[in-house]
Amino acid sequence: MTEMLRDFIEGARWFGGKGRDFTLASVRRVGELPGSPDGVHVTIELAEVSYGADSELYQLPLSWYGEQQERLSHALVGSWEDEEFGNAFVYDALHDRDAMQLWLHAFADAGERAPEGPLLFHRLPGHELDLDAHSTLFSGEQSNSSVAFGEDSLMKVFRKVTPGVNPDIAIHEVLTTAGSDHVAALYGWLDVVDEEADSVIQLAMLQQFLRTASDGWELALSSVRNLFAEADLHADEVGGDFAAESARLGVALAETHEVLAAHFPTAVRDREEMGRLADAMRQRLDDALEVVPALGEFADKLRETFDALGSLEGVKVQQVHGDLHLGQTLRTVKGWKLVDFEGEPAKPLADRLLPDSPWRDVAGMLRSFDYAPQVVALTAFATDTGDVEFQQAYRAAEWSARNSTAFLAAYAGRELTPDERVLLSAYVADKAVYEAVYEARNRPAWVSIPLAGIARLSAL
Ligand SMILES: Nc1ncnc2c1ncn2[C@@H]1O[C@H](COP(=O)(O)OP(=O)(O)O)[C@@H](O)[C@H]1O
Ligand SMILES: O=P(O)(O)O[C@H]1O[C@H](CO)[C@@H](O[C@H]2O[C@H](CO)[C@@H](O)[C@H](O)[C@H]2O)[C@H](O)[C@H]1O
Repeated sequence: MTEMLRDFIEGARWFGGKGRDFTLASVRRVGELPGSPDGVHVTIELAEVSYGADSELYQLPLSWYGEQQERLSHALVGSWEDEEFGNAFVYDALHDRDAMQLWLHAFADAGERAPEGPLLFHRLPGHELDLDAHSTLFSGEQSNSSVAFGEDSLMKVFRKVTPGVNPDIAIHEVLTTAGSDHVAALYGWLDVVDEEADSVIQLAMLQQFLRTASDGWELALSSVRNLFAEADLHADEVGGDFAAESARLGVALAETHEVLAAHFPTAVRDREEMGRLADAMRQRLDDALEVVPALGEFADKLRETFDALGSLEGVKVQQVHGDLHLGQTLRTVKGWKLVDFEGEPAKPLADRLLPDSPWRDVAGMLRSFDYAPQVVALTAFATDTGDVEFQQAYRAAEWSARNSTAFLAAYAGRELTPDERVLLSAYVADKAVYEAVYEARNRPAWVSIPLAGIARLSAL
């Protein structure tokens, strides 16, 4: 059994430990969905993956059947003898429409009858779920698993889970209750009281399915392709100009920050705290230099940027998105929506709900406006030396400047103060350093994108 579950975890696209040696230290059943027909069980198990020094907890929703299920052959985890259920064929429940119906009904019944067992389904009022909708598992490259129920609702099942509050749920709840236009409304969420961890673990959230959504990153790439197709025209002259969308994104982020500031704790950072933040950025740079030695050329200039940050005081902090880029935005007929408020994946969950500077989110978007044209240029117009041809490099810089300016002007609605400029530059630099490491590890052909961005910052 352990072997089969281990293989299943290792092969899953949401598994974050790919390439690392691991053992499956334990698997514990934390709950069973109510309402299964006789002889069928839908459970949630938590698997502890151990890497020796550290470990991670992964959520596995499983369907258990006495008989083999032809319709689920693509989702078979294995077949073994279970202490509670006897001999069973075990399937990944997220592929199982019958199992997903149980989840949907459990959300619909939340609050209407007393919870059975340790699984606690919660609902927010205001939307009647379509209980006839069929489930479809999203197939994208995701760190969690998302299941759409027709075009009515979307359930995100968190795969790597940690005891305590999940920021994605907490932030969606606040923004939904406040009536924000810039997120998919939260319909409900699932908690489990895990005795072993002696804490609540948040397992899943159900939200509005954004039927008319287009991915912001893909839209930006299309706009850039349009520009490159018209070699003689400037960014403001081509049909696919994105600047008005960038400005709308700026407004959406400003309004989101405003609601978050009103509903989550805020604070003001003194000089000592800013010094510690600058130290952390300098440390990240030192670590990054080990992975990407090419950063060395810019290290002095980057340290100057972080020094300037360390000498600020009286800096306002609040709840932010934490990992914002164009890939976390969706354009619907009703405007832009921001998704995935889980925060920076590398940070422990508890830290992600701590107040932070809103300029971190602004910086994430500015880096993304730099990325989009570079990605198209690198893919379509790279020379033998790996550089981008002059004309396209020029156009790329123009697209980036035009959209960054439109976004920033709409976000702030005024000139930035000198302190805000220092903050923004430091967060942009820190994000680019993070990206250099991310690309070196995940997409080495793209490491030149953050490096070129850092070169431009250093030239200022
Ligand atoms: N409410 C929604 N309606 C429709 N599609 C959505 C919705 N929320 C997210 N998506 C799509 O699902 C993808 C994954 O969502 P995300 O929250 O980023 O998951 P993950 O945490 O696994 O990265 C997004 O890139 C987006 O395209
Ligand atoms: O998967 P996450 O959303 O947590 O984000 C990580 O992966 C992103 C790439 O998918 C990475 O973003 C970088 O590449 C984007 C283009 O693919 C670009 O828009 C971003 O500006 C750039 O930072 C992100 O940094 C990383 O945390």
